[in-house]
Amino acid sequence: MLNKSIMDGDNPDLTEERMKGAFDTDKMAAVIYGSEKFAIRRREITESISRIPQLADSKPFSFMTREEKISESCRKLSVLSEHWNQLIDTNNEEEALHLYREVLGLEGHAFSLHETMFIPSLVAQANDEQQEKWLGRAKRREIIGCYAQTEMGHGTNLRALETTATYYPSTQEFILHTPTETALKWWPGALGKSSNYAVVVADLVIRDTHYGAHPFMVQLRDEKTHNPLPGITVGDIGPKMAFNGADNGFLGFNQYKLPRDHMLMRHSRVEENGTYTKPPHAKIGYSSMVKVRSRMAMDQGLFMVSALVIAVRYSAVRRQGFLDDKSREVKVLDYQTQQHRLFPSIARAYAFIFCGFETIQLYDQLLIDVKNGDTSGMSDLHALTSGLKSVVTHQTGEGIEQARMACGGHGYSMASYISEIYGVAIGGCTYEGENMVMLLQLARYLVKSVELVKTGKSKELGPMMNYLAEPDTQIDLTSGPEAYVKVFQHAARRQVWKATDKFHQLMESGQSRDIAWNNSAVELTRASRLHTRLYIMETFIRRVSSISDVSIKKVLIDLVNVHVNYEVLDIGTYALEHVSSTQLDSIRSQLYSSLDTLRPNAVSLIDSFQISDMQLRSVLGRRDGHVYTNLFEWAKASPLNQTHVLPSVNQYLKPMMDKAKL
Ligand SMILES: CCCCC/C=C\C/C=C\C/C=C\C/C=C\CCCC(=O)SCCNC(=O)CCNC(=O)[C@H](O)C(C)(C)COP(=O)(O)OP(=O)(O)OC[C@H]1O[C@@H](n2cnc3c(N)ncnc32)[C@H](O)[C@@H]1OP(=O)(O)O
Ligand SMILES: Cc1cc2nc3c(=O)[nH]c(=O)nc-3n(C[C@H](O)[C@H](O)[C@H](O)COP(=O)(O)OP(=O)(O)OC[C@H]3O[C@@H](n4cnc5c(N)ncnc54)[C@H](O)[C@@H]3O)c2cc1C
Repeated sequence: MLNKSIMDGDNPDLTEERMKGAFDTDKMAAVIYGSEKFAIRRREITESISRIPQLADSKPFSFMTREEKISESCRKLSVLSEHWNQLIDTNNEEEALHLYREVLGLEGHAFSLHETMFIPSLVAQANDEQQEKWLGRAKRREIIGCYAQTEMGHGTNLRALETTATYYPSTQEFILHTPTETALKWWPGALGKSSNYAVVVADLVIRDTHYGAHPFMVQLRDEKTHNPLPGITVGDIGPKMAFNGADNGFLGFNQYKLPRDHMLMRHSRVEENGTYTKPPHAKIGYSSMVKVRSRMAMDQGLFMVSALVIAVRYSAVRRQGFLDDKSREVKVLDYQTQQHRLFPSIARAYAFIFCGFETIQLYDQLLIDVKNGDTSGMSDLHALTSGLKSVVTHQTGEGIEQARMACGGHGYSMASYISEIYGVAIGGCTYEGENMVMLLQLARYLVKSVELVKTGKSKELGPMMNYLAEPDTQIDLTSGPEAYVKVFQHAARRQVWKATDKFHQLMESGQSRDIAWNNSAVELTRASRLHTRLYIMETFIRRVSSISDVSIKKVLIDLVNVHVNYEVLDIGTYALEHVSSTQLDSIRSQLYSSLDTLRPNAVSLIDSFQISDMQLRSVLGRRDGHVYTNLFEWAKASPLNQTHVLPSVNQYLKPMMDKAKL
């Protein structure tokens, strides 16, 4: 069987789609997840979880209050703790994240930041002695940690953080203090109620000199009672747009004493006498952010996939209207508009995940290099991940919203669960660096690159930047996807140079650097987006070219064709400088025919992600495709339907109607 999701008793419309798939979904899963070994491990973990009934949701998540969600995820975490070692290799981060996604979903939980930022901060920032002391405890989950950096008044501008950590050589202690209301830590995930420790980022002060943001390991709560320690004010910041299973929190310090060895000292040090040693690279303390940003293409790709699994499956069973055959309504997936709405997002999701694997590996390599004293790769990865997190989160938001609309009315119901996926995913436009701000970080790097070219130093260009020095050439669009890469290179190069020239001209006209930068900022962010989209396209094509399995490669080339045609049309206004409007018309025709070519494989392409029903939490997107029965069952389970007459009817509506009758 090529599509491994086929099961007896499934909706025949979905089974028909799965029979049509021209490739083996297990083999595709191995490509998606980087190796056959990990794809198999994912399935094994999912299977083992399904054999532990206590790990199932005790009732549909959408009917739970916030308090119930938090309690439910804690209950499951305690069950998990009994099974951890038999379910996963605890040293394997990808296995751990898969387990979390399966059992706890995406609404957040007590360990949301423990694995993703707290432990990585200790790994990257704590010295060997400190790791000896805390890392084992954190990994064994004896303690729960989070990453407390953002303050009520400042998130983006880290240099303006107000929380101070002042060192006193006389006592060999730091005093952590929150001088104002705006200095309260605000937003850190799992801080409010769950964590008893935090990596706190504070402005290091020694003898009135401010050394800027540094990480500190801080105990927040008593390990026996879980009560906040004296000098600590901590709590939950309240409900959010989504992600409400997590207790994002606030935190204040009132002259809180911290021993000297609680500053994380792998890179910068404070000696007993107060002598400060600066780190080998000024931004090395930002590594936990780079770590998360390097994961975001993968994680956002998976958010988008979840919405697409729901929308594509639903579109294959939803019948509405007629095409040629007037005796039976068609699957809405047969409409060109529906395909145009969904298939380019499928292509992007594959592309994001392939990029994600690349950036995760780059971060792991950087960690090794930095440990060996080589910080030279930091700027490159910072620039790359800054652009990538911005483009990917924005396009994921767009893709999920299209998936919702593609499900018509039922997409708007929590039964689809798409609104929750959307709400969680778009948090990524803000967290780990607001998107515009991060695009401007990449722009700094692009401007510097142009300056290198202008001054004859092209040899010093970083990876991916050589195209900035190349001349425009004639583009032959019939030469395959590489030609589309050329279109993107031309468009990105032109925009990067244009924005840089504007910036330089404004400075030459007398504007200060900062004002000139601000007056060029929109053009600069456009340059960053084009550059990043070029990287995504190149990575996608490179990955697909490296595949040897013929049937897998064939369908992925179809997907690449959807991608390159769609992307070039999407940047039409920039491409027009290099491609004629007649050529754009022919790209349009190619896009429509590539949608048609992809159509028979659409369901298999999204099934290949092997996202379980448990993880998906969508009534509309379940593997069995029995949408209408499942929907009715779900609605009947609504708490409002547990009684025929609600108390509010007896209390208000009935007396009102009775009164009107008199
Ligand atoms: C991760 C999820 C995995 C789990 C998946 C499963 C399910 C997912 C479900 C839900 C998700 C669950 C959990 C995760 C949820 C949320 C986590 C969110 C956590 C946070 O949300 S946590 C706070 C993040 N908060 C920020 O993100 C603040 C942004 N703000 C900054 O980041 C800085 O403020 C900046 C950079 C804007 C300015 O900083 P600054 O003022 O100090 O910089 P400055 O202007 O002085 O210098 C500039 C020179 O530094 C270089 N430079 C800068 N940064 C560098 C770096 N990192 N490496 C190398 N070079 C760097 C530049 O390239 C330039 O270089 P040059 O000068 O050469 O151009
Ligand atoms: C779901 C979620 C989880 C989070 N988890 C954590 C966590 O675990 N730990 C933690 O420490 N923090 C966390 N945060 C906080 C998050 O990192 C910050 O909110 C984020 O970095 C953005 O900063 P800000 O809120 O200060 O936005 P602001 O910087 O105030 O952004 C407001 C507007 O100002 C613009 N702007 C700001 N500066 C510039 C500039 N220099 N140039 C141009 N425009 C600019 C932005 O583009 C934006 O349009 C979380 C946030 C969310 C939403």
